[in-house]
Amino acid sequence: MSEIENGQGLQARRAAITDLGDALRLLIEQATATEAPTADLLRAAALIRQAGAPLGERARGRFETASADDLLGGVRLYNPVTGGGSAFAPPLEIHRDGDVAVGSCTLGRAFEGPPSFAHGGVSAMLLDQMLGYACGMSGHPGMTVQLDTAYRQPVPLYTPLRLTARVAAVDRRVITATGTIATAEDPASILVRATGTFVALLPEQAQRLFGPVMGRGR
Ligand SMILES: CCCCCCCCCCCC(=O)SCCNC(=O)CCNC(=O)[C@H](O)C(C)(C)COP(=O)(O)OP(=O)(O)OC[C@H]1O[C@@H](n2cnc3c(N)ncnc32)[C@H](O)[C@@H]1OP(=O)(O)O
Repeated sequence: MSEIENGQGLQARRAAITDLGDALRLLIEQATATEAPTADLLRAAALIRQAGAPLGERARGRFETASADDLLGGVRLYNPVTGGGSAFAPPLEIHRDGDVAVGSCTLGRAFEGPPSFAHGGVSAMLLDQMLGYACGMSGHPGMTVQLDTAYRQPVPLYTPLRLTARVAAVDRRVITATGTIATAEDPASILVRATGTFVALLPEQAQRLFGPVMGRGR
């Protein structure tokens, strides 16, 4: 895309994508928590459809990566867990602390399962990302083949969370990683624990799964 041929254009586009993501996340929170009059809901729906229409005019296909992404460099702006451009992502922020991946996020109303607490699938999603990150960080990237989650206490909404993940074992192509979710305020009280098994892809597996994307990616 000519618009982002220079680095300045790329940075501006990434900032705009994150700005749009912020707006969408706010919209989702407002739309999920609202008790506004019914007429306001209908008015908002019409306005939102109108606002979104230009975005749909130039959309990428399934095997096309986003022009602002850098797949091999790990920039995935629309990742549904960490992506600043994803309306769906909390987003979860992850950084490295020695051998441990440490994540933080706060879940809003859209992630609700039991009233006032997070949906169990959301906790599993966050932990899958955390464990996958820990695998990549340790030099053993792989795809999840199994994820076991133990829900010890419910995960509260609107509460800063602290997540951790680390690689526990590497056996040839099979990597085992473990992770936790706690509140930032009480990190010692583990709410959810997970153990994941990841498999490093063989070249032919990578080609079969991602060949169409890598062939067209930037
Ligand atoms: C900083 C960076 C940030 C990077 C941040 C990135 C974060 C990403 C986090 C998200 C990760 C995801 O969600 S990934 C998306 C969800 N996962 C998927 O869609 C994967 C679907 N599964 C598959 O496509 C397939 O299973 C493959 C290609 C992964 C593997 O093929 P396969 O035929 O099943 O396995 P195969 O190669 O024969 O076997 C490999 C080895 O794995 C073992 N194995 C296979 N399944 C299991 C299992 N459930 N539990 C134990 N072990 C297993 C086999 O015994 C074998 O061991 P041995 O005989 O070799 O000892």
